[in-house]
Amino acid sequence: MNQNQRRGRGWFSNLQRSPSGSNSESPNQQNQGITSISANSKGRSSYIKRPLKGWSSMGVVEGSGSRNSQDASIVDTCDERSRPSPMGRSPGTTLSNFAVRHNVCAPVDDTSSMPFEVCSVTTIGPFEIAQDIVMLHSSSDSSENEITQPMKTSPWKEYSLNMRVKTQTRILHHGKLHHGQDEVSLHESPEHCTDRIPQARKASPKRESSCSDHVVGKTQTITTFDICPKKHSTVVLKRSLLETNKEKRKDIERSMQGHVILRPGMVLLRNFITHADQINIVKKCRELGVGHGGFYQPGYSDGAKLSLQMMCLGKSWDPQTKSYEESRCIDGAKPPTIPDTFKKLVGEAIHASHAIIRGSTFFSRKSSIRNPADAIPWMEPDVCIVNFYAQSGKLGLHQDVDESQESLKNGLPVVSFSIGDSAEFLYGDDRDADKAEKVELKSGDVLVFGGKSRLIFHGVPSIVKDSAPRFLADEADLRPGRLNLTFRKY
Ligand SMILES: O=C(O)CCC(=O)C(=O)O
Ligand SMILES: [Fe+2]
Repeated sequence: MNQNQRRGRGWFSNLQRSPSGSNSESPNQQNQGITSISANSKGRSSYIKRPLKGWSSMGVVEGSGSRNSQDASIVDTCDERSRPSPMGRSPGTTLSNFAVRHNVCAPVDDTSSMPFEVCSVTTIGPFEIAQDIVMLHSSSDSSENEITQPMKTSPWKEYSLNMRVKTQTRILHHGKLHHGQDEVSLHESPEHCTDRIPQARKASPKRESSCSDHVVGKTQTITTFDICPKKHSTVVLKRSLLETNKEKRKDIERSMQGHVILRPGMVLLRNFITHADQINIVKKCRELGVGHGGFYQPGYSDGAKLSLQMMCLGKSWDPQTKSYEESRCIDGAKPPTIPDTFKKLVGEAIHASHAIIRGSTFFSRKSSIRNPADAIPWMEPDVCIVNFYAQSGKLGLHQDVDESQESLKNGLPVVSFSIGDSAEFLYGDDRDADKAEKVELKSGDVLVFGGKSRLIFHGVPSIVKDSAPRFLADEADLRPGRLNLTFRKY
């Protein structure tokens, strides 16, 4: 895996939804010369074959990372934090015309001076997005591989729009669409595009290398997010004994389901965190979360936001720079330290995962693993990223690769606590939601992934609404949603 492929948790952001939910297309955007989109034999990528007549590539590459390899376009999408393009924030736009805008909407006199040789649209997973583009650009020059029908009906669509500049592929945009509900709207008319030409022709911005470059002396005032807002009503309805017992029974059943080795180096400890500890964690996160360096909605310098609230403990991780810093880029706040009680639980979880491995078939005489710590090395965290997902929150498939080379090389595990509503959790070797395994992470579960699984792709496509155990709302005021803490060693 090269350096470029190893950078950063890639996140999906919410894309703007069109108010009408329709793909509006202005007449002069139809049939403008993108002739076909085809899939390669693996069905993973599709290409826009020629630029539009009279219009040339604009090369709007804001927020994209340049790549050294032409092949990088598919694989590397994973380590770009996906973000809506600046286009995504223009009202009344459609996805299809996003492609138009990026690839073909700037008028030029001399097409031979076009800086871009090829444009591609990479779809990861289902092809509906490519089909959308085909539909909207009404292909005339169809190839046999042309995508005319959605191949899958999976609810998720992921895509990247890439532009190849000489030998480099730039990712213009990466995103994820929710089929049926979220109509993405990224259309912008060519007239608008021309306004952007001078800016678009500037050299592509370099990724900021450090927080100080990124902030350039400016700080923002951050409004912290309260994960446990006080209830409006002072009347607290007591739960019936029946309901309480039902929850306890469910809890016992769950703990009896036991712990699972999901794959070598990856252990799920079901219901590992006691109710009392869950409540303490929520309360502590709430206390830290409303203070300096507390929860905020992270994002990028272009204004795009992640679909969650985040607080860092120990060191501050920044989505824009994809690096850990001693203080937070946006406001200079020093992250709170990781409470000792949290660290103790992390240690217990790693011990428990060793016990599971020791007793498992993975750890047999035939196995090359002689010591469970070879499968999941010991780790004392100095960083914790605390995420709070509202019920609509999500996080795209990504790898956690911003920790030190030492930490990654040794496969020091990520230890992840889940509290509150359950999450659908995807994991696998590729950044491909269709190929990924799925497991539901419930309140109290701890997931440990290290060793051979340290660099798995993982993500949270959705939160299971109203699945949190009642005691969290009753006794800790946790709002609907999911609290997740991932501990790492930088
Ligand atoms: O919420 C989760 O379970 C995963 C969080 C995660 O992958 C991350 O914060 O890097
Ligand atoms: Fe992660």
